[in-house]
Amino acid sequence: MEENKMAEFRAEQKRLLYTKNYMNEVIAEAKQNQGNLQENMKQAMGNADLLDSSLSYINLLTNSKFLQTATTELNILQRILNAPYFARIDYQMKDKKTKGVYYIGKTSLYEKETQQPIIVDWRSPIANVYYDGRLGEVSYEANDEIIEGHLSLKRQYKIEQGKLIDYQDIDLTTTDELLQESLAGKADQRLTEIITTIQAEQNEVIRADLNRPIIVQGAAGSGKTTIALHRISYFIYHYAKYFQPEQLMILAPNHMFIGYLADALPDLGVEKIRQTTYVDYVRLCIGKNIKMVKSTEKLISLLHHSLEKEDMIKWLARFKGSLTYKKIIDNYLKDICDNMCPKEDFRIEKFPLYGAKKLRRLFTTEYNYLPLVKRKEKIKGILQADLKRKKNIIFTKLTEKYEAALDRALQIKDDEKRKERVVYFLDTKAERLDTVKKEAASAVRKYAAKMPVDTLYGYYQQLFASKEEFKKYAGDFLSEEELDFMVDFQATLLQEKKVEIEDFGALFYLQYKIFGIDKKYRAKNVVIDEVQDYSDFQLYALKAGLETDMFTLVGDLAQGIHSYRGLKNWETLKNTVFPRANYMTLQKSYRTTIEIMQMANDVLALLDEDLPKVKPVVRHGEKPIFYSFQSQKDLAEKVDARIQTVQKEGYHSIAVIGKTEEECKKIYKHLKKSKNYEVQLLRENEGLKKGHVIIVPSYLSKGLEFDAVVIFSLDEYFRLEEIEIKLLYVAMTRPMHKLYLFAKHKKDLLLDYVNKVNYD
Ligand SMILES: Nc1ncnc2c1ncn2[C@@H]1O[C@H](COP(=O)(O)OP(=O)(O)OP(=O)(O)O)[C@@H](O)[C@H]1O
Repeated sequence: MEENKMAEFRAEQKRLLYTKNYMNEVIAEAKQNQGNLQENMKQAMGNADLLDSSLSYINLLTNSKFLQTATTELNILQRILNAPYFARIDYQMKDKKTKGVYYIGKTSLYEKETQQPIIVDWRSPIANVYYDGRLGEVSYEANDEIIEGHLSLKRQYKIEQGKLIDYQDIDLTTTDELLQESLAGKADQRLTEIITTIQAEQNEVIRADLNRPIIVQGAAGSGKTTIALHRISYFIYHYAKYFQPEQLMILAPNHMFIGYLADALPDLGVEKIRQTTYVDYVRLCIGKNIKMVKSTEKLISLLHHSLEKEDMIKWLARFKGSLTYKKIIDNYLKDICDNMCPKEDFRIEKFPLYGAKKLRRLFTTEYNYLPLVKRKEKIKGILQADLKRKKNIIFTKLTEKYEAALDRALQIKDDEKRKERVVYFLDTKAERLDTVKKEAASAVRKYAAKMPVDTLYGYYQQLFASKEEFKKYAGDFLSEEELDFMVDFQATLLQEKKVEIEDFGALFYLQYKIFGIDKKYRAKNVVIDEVQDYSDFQLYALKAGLETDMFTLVGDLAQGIHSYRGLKNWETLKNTVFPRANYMTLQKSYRTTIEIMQMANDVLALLDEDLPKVKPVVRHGEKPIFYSFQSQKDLAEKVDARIQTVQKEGYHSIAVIGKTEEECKKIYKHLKKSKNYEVQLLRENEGLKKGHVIIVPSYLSKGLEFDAVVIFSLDEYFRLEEIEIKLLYVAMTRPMHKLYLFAKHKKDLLLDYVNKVNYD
């Protein structure tokens, strides 16, 4: 090391030591505080039985809140002690005389006395300069103010086990070596967090206006999943006062993915967020007893071309996700509303208490911000209160009326007649009072019964009860043939007591409009990964039901393997569903090598849609290699040999991808006998087993990544059709380092269309 750098290195070592010592002091103090707080809580609990218990209770709450905060802070500090920061910037603000030196880490730490930052959080405004700024004049925004200044140094550190190993200064010419190093790592050594190497285009997405929704079209491996999670972390940092992490929600495509997310990002402070799949979430909201067809079933049938009327089935899947279907549901909702709406006066005995017109106005106008069933509850409440108030008045009125009549009767001269009238009035009075009493007890219940409510499933089934019925709502939008097909299809499905994922848009929407979405399930901010698999209607319904448009939507149309039911483009989302949204693109892929991306790009180009080519970050590797084989046994032996070689090279995260589960089972039969490694045949909703070679159908590999990937075609080849091209593209973009292709003929993997220079 040259002398200058030596001196600088020592200075940095000193700084690191100072930071660690300070952190240790803070940690010791925090532990002491934690102890005191626990002691206080014990005392408060002891006092809880005493007379001033409300005070003790408040004491208890305050202490427990402090304890929670102290514990979280302590945990973070302890976790980062081994690497308190990862970068430094030297930045001189325009109106300040001295240069500020800022060390950037996962959390912030201040010197108590001076309040000078020892570490600044990567999510703080000034840290933006590190991600966004080149050396020279740069500005950043804090509290709606633009702060201008000069960035003279950007330095990255390699700190391991609390020791400074190296540092590197970034200037205009250095390519980001740390990024290169991080991407070149193998899956088991790769940095799971990317805060050190977040790139400017990714930073823009993370920090884009937090008060607006965002839609991100990002290429395979562009960091969509990772960036979406960092955006939440950024959101939590800035809105910690207003939002609890529990009010945020991440919707992942399947359970396996949730495990994968949790593993990948332990330190972002996003663990408490609700993480679930779309299917699970919708079922939670609409009731779990509704059975559903497996969400991959249709895709598999389409791949096998085993469906009768395939075109119509695809049409219907798409139609059920459209906003036109929403219009039909809206028409239907009008009838449901009319049916539930009060029709008669509310009366007790002969007394009208509440006019039908007034009640109808309440139901349709005053309470129209509420779901129908909630409106009905409100009406019931009103009637109940009204009845309570007026019941005694009715009693008094009746009593007075009959007392007066009795008085008059008593004046009658004729004995016989007088007796008869008195008895008559006494009886009638008793009878009427009795009727009032009886009716009052059940009047509201009886009235409510005339505002009928079905189950969600019942309503949905009723929509397709007959073609005539459905035509009433859908006639303006569908041809006779389409109407016939839809009613037949839906009626059969619903008779089996099932629904498809394509129905979830309509069901969630109906649930929201009729019954409401339970408050405890209503997230305030939602992140959706793989959003290309959702339909416009599903997203519209989520937005409506959650009563917020604060969504972060990330996806890739090129990976839209469910495009028969998902998104074909972003237009409707951008223009109609989320008109306030920022739209951004991530074009660069960080996952894979240039060589692998070139081959994947050739496959992508086979699609009719005009999708932009993915730009890989400059990182070279071995070209993909094609192998042919003769028989199933031959294939298995060759793949087994490949796996072993790759493992010897030090790569331990390996996937074998076949088109469908059936294909995968065939190779699994052979590979599971291997004594050199364990294999897992991955099924929907299973988690990945660590250290296993994963055999996975192409459609389940989406979102995953591996060091090396083997794609094979044994009995099932990839056709030159949209979904199949996308499946192959998804499979090809899974590896970080190595890609091997096995087929009897090149054309089985569409390699006839791939430039020959792009593989060996
Ligand atoms: N700035 C970065 N620095 C280091 N690694 C990065 C960076 N951005 C992305 N990566 C890495 O690139 C890989 C791909 O990221 P991620 O899985 O988030 O991409 P994706 O866009 O969701 O991919 P796909 O659509 O194919 O599922 C991951 O290994 C991630 O850690």
